[in-house]
Amino acid sequence: MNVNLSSEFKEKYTNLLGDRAPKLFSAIETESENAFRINPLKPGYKTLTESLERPIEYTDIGFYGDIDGNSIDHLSGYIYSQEPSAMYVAEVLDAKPGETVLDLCAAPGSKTTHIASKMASEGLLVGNEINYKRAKVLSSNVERMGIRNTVVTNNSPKDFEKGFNNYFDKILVDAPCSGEGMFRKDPESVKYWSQEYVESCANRQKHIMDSAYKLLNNGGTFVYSTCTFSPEENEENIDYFLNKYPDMQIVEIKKYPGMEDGKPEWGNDNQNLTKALRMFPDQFNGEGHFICKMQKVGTAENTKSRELNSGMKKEDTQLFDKFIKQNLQENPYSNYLHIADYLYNPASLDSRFKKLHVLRNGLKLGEFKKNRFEPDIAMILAIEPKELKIIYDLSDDQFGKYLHGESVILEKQPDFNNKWIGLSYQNKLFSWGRYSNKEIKNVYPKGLRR
Ligand SMILES: C[S@@+](CC[C@H](N)C(=O)[O-])C[C@H]1O[C@@H](n2cnc3c(N)ncnc32)[C@H](O)[C@@H]1O
Repeated sequence: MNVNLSSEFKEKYTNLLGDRAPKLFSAIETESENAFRINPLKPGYKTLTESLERPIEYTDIGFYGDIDGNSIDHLSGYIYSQEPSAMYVAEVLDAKPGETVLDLCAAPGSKTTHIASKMASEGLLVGNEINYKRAKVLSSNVERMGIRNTVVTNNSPKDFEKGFNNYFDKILVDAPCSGEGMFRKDPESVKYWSQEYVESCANRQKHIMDSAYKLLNNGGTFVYSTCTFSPEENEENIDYFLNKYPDMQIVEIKKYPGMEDGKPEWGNDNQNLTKALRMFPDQFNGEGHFICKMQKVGTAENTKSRELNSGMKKEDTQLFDKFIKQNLQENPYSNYLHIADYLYNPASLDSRFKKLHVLRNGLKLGEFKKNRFEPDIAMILAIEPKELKIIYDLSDDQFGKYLHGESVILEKQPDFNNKWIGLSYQNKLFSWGRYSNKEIKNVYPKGLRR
């Protein structure tokens, strides 16, 4: 592999690492190892085509190996591609079912989807991304993985300060950074590197951390991570933060073989930094990462409130009830949120979200059209097969054609009274199909077709 590290970069890390620096530079030149996570939110989640023979030691749901982005396992949200080091971040945050969690810099959603799989659809997870295009990718990954308890927002961290102070039990800031730890995965990014860029990233990170501090409840946990080596964006920033907020304390992170302590000598000699964690690719089978876990002292304040007005009109309730009666065994949803023509099973009914730019609040159930309700793909990706009245499992040929956008012609007239049927391939639900007159009409979203 050819990663053109600049002489300025090499000089900086030779000064910082001494004899070790050449080992780091040659590790950056080697191929990185791919990995993926499996998704416990899906039924039968370990029944996969991918081999689970090489588990990653520090997570129950991570495995080394390659995946195919066009496979049913990927399209139906059973797997998520993620490099191994990054998988430790959500494990360190350790979100639990029922907690209120914020992932402040969340796109494309590797950590959000990992956190959600630890919360088992209970509690509230807010995945926020400042960049609109990236927030849409985050939202589609949340959808693909069948996550129900997540609000996806597209805001700056500061926007949350108008209403969400002391709101969250756990916050992750997986900060925008100079990306030095990803050079071998993305050799193009080397071109943007300069010491000025590192310093501008460090400055931006301080602002994001200031917001995170305000949003964190007393007693809450804050995890800060980057995929860069630079002291400025890691130990120095943590030292700055701990000095500014004396009620924040570093918590020791368990280290597995190849993981190293944070470096006090890179952070104004603050000895607590040994409790933080570093992963360097010359020692660890993954990309370069830094993780620090902190806790705010004090007793949690109750800052939650609810507004239970779903906004559903009587006619729409009737249309939705009709859809449920025809197509589902029973109604699994108890809360609703009606926005424009769309119906959601919301992750939160807290009115404070009205002040934010919300892309998705919980599970998008579908859309009201003239005299009918049309279910959304998000609903099928989050449903259990036993909840549906009819499922049709496609053959290899039918699956290929359906992904292309073609309808499925059935040989015999099946006994389907239902218009909407769950479509699966290899027994994994991945889309709705609309049945009419011996044909399953293609309703696979255009943006997902291949
Ligand atoms: C390292 S990436 C996050 C990766 C993500 N956590 C994941 O695991 O998929 C950092 C994100 O921060 C966003 N970002 C950039 N500037 C920001 C700012 N000023 N405040 C908050 N987020 C910002 C970037 O758009 C980017 O998506």
